[in-house]
Amino acid sequence: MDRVGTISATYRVPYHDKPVYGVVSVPGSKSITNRALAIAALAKGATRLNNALFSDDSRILMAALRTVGYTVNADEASATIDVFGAQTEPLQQRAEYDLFVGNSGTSTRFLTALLALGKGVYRMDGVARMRERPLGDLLNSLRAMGVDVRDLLGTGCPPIEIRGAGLPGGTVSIRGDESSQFVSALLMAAPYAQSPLRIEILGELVSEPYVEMTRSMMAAFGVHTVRRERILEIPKGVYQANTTYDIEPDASGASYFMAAVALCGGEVTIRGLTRESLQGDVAFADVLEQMGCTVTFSSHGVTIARGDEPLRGVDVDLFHLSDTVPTLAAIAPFASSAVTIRNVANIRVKETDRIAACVAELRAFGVEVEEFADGMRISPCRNLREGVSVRTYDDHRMAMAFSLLGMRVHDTQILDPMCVSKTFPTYYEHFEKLLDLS
Ligand SMILES: O=C(O)C1=C[C@@H](OP(=O)(O)O)[C@@H](O)[C@H](O)C1
Ligand SMILES: C=C(OP(=O)(O)O)C(=O)O
Repeated sequence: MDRVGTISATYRVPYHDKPVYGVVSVPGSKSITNRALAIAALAKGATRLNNALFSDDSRILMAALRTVGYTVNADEASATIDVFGAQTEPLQQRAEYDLFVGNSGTSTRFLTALLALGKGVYRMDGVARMRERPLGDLLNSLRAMGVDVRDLLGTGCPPIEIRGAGLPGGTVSIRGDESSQFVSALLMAAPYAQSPLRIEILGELVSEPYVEMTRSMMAAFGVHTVRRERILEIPKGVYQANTTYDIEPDASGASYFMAAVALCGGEVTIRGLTRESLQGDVAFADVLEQMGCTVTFSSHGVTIARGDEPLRGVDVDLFHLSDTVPTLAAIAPFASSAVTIRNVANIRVKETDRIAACVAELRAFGVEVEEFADGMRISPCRNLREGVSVRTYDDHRMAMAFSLLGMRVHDTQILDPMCVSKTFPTYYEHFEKLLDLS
């Protein structure tokens, strides 16, 4: 078996048909770490982030904040980051900056609004896939306010250039169905606008719990927003730095270990992930409960268990927790009836087209899958093809999700396995530790 550290081109998934048992501590949430970095930089005073995530996505945001003049000291060994909040002061430099955002949606969207607060010229570009991921609605809202921001290829995607002159504020409208990150980005920058900002969300708001996460975190730093359905009002204000801010374990990362129990049986506790979590993806536990698992939340974490009872199929709308789609898709063939995943059209513009990718890789195992514009229906399959090399499309969630399926199908290999470094560089260590303990 290829071990972590030696894996490069492929990862041979250990075959495992016994129940899994253990307590898993997953790293800090990507979404909370990146919000905390942005808000703490704009705050007055220093903040220590505890249990911060160290991965490509958080490193990209840290590097960008440093480039524009913020002091961010990170210590990976203790999972802490010290952010010296300087409000918008570093952004008042009239210099030019080139920023690289990789394929980090949160970094790209959050920085776009944050840098509009400055006085510099900021150019931002990412990898080829980031040049296909939408940003146009956010750019349009900023332009409507009077911000000089250009999509340099005219595609509504990076690369972009912001000629900063401050954020005017006022009323803006923005589509809610493409990415909630646009709304979160405007929210976090808004207290420093010249006039109070009022955001009107047009259409349905996808991934809504992430917007509530943003509002809760802003409130933790002293800025209280008002929401009336589709209207958000943000007063002018200054974030007050906390001395420390504790980051929750990553619920999307935890979904793989929860799903391992659904697949194999056994009992696994995810330490520190409670019902009160800021992360909507904690509701993935409820999906597994519908499929026949037992779910118990306590103040210590969430425990997922499954005994002899069969894993049932399910018909679910994952509009608000769509990062868990690959996780569910990968265990779906083992359910006793079909699994239908609905209302997730926006996952076609994530790290890859996740609907097409899940459908293609499940079919490579011989699974019958019906593809919809906004989801898929996966039939049970008792004879999955062995020896499959799973393509991961430079998408961390494809690699992590299909490692689950590989536990139950001999000789499964994951191609380009280290794409997990986007959000979970130590994934295979955690995965193998769970299997070793079981
Ligand atoms: O705000 C956030 O932290 C996120 C919002 C979601 O994106 P969309 O709002 O684009 O669905 C999610 O998929 C992403 O991983 C993180
Ligand atoms: C979609 C994701 O990330 P982002 O949009 O932040 O790149 C993800 O982590 O699954």
